[in-house]
Amino acid sequence: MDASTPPMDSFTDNNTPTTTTSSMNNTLFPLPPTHFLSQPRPSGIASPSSSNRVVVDTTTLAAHDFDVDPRTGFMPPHPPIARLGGVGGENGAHGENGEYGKYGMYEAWEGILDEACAGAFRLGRDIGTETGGKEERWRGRVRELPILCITPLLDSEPHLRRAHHVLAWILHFYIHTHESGTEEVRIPPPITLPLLRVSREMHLPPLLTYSDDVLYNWGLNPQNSSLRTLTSFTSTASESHFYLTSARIELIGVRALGLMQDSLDELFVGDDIARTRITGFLGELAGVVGEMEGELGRMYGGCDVWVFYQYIRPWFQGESEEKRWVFEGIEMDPELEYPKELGGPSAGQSSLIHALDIFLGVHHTSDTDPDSSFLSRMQLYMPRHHRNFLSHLREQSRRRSLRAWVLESVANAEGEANTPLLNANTPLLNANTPLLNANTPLLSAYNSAVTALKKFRDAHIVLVARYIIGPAARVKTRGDSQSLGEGSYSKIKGEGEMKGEGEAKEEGEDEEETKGEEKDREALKGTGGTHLARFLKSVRDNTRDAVIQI
Ligand code: HEM
Repeated sequence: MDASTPPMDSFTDNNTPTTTTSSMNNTLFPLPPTHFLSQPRPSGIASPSSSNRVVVDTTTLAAHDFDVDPRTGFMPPHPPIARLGGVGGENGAHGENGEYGKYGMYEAWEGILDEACAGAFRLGRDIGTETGGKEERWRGRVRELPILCITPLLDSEPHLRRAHHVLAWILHFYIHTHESGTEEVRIPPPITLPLLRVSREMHLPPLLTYSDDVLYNWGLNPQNSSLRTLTSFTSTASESHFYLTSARIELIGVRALGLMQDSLDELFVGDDIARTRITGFLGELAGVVGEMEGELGRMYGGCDVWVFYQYIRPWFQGESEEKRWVFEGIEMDPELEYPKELGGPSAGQSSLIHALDIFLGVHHTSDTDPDSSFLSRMQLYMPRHHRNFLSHLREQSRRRSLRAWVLESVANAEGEANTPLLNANTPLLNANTPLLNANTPLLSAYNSAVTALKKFRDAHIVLVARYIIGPAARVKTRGDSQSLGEGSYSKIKGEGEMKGEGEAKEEGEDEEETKGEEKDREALKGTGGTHLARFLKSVRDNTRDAVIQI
């Protein structure tokens, strides 16, 4: 062991005081002065427009530098800002003393978003060539918005987040209410310029990401403090349930982050006591991932399959070959680059699942599979501090791999200790060696954690078969994908018939269901642009391959 290597010093910051307020923080939920978000905003780029040139100190690598909270993980510990101008919404109180006055001008964006959310807007597919409709009138108002300067936002990460959220939702409303028969959609300067500038500050692509629709898209119901969704395309219970299921999985995953941290701390010591402890942690981790799978299964109980496929999912679509996005006005700011990453939001951008892969030593990249780089590309869509967290975790795992250590420990336990041949890259470390004893508790615990993640992915594949592949096949055979018209839109407010949890399919059933239409299925793409069936199965198979076989 390299004694100079520090342990995974922390995902969490247990010494954080909890009382002091900061000028930019929510008065209901004061952030401590040492909290990451109370620090000067660590803009990683030299933005000439920023008055704040402070660069984050990453030498300590403490959790708050990564914006990972001990209680809420990758979700923020306090409800995200619900309104930039501080008027109305759950942040309404902030406007009263003028504290948020400098954000007042952004009411223009918030108002336009309110209109879209309340408007029961139809997709371009359903609007067709109709002229003068409510969506077209709204699009006209978007084009007439002033081009707002983003400077007041630059000192506050939470406000920049909200700005990205608001502008990205307006963008998707704008794009997807566009008539579908054309090859490009032109995004007007009042959206292009602030969105690209805010995105540059945030190091994020300029469109909806998982952080916009899950991590920073929630508030608390005043009656019972349960989670509720802030922004929605359809205002349906199905859409809200879709986002909140991911949010709840993130919250369950907080315990997984804690167990990973504890394991890595023990791995640094690596003695017999550590082995016993890590065995316990891995067993617990399997249980937590099992709970995440259970929550995934609850998707069926609140998100109607047809409403999702037909009315919710199309809003997520990123740029495609069929419809190019043209950012008008980008030439007005020579510092802006034309965006390259324009894939729609996907839970593939959840840092939690990436962290589990890295920790357990599950590898997804292959030279032959073009989709295999998808998951690493998805890290570009994560908040940059979470991306840094994953890089740090990867670096730690490179120095000391849990998987290699499990193999080494098992071999040592069999009396073959200390052989220099035993490193993770030697053929000896493949599971067929008789040195490995299936009954070794550490090995079983490791395998149970990997298997739990594989089962999570099995369940996810079934979900995708149910919510995308099935309805797509139905549309193809019955031709019922066509517009159901505005009258029918109102039907989705009633949500039609809900599928019960009990209808979730058993493991492997997806294989059966999707065998027939191999070709159509292959052509189906995820919102992130993958060939979804092939991609998801390869990711699942990579997980299965990490199980150490005897
Ligand atoms: C109706 C519900 C869901 C559908 C239809 C769905 C669909 C998809 C699709 C099509 C992909 C392929 C990547 C892409 O192109 O976007 C994907 C990836 C992914 N989804 Fe979902 N998803 C759903 C819910 C969830 C939830 C609740 C989670 C949990 C956080 C989740 C986690 C993931 C992950 C981690 C990936 C990346 C592949 C992997 O690591 O296995 N999904 N999803």
